[in-house]
Amino acid sequence: MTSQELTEQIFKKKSFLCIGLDTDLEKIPTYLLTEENPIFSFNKAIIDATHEFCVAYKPNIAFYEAAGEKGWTALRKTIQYLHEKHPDIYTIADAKRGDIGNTSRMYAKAFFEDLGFDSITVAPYMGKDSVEPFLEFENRHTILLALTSNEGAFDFQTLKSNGEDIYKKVIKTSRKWKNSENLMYVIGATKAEYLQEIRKIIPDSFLLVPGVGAQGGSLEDVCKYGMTKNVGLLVNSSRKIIYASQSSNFAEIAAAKASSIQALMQQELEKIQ
Ligand SMILES: O=C(O)c1cc(=O)[nH]c(=O)n1[C@@H]1O[C@H](COP(=O)(O)O)[C@@H](O)[C@H]1O
Repeated sequence: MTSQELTEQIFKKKSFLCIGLDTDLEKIPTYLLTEENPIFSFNKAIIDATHEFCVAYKPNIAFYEAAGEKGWTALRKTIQYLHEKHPDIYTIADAKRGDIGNTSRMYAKAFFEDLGFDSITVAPYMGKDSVEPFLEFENRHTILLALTSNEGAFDFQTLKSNGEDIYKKVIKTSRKWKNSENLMYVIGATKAEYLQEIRKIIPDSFLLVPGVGAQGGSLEDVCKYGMTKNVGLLVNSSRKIIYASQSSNFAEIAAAKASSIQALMQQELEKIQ
């Protein structure tokens, strides 16, 4: 999916919500554990109930890898289900990869070609040749970690290098890489006030903004400082939506939670139209 198609979906559905499928066998309703593939059964129920309120799903790959072979099968079944039932929904493999070029090429093939995700999160630490293999794929996005939502973001990302914050250097330098038009950036919702400065460097780029909900980031502040006339935001929430309830009507409750976030997003979108 292109950025323009994603923007069209956002205006059509009046939502820039990304639902994080951080599916943890210890947190899903216990009655699902008797299913052949509990992780997929949970995801399918969540997708069926919430798809009208969001424009993207983001499975975090760690949760699937931790469940071994069944986890990887669940990931494949989930992405296939999305492709078949909801081809207009944008998909993000939250894998946070990045290695020497020869290895990054294989990560890119795994997530873009084999699994068919629209995008993948990538760490910038190893630099240009570790990211460019992902950027080669047409109509696929590489979502580079810039300023993350966690406390540890202050360990390195906000340190100065020649007077400039390292996360800003990451953004500026990455813009010079080949096929940089395929880049998006991760900015944590817990750091919303930084978005004003960030928008001066990348006024038009799409940003993946995780950290509302369980991590306490404010949707209102993210929109205030980060929204562009084309929106330019995908705001992710995982646990607050998918684990809103542990009961047999968990999917319904998740849908109610997603719907309430979508309603707030609709209000924000009305401000720019
Ligand atoms: O790349 C990410 O998605 C990400 C970056 C970041 O800075 N912070 C962050 O929380 N995430 C991911 O976003 C999701 C947030 O989950 P909740 O806190 O449950 O909404 C998790 O899958 C995190 O791994």
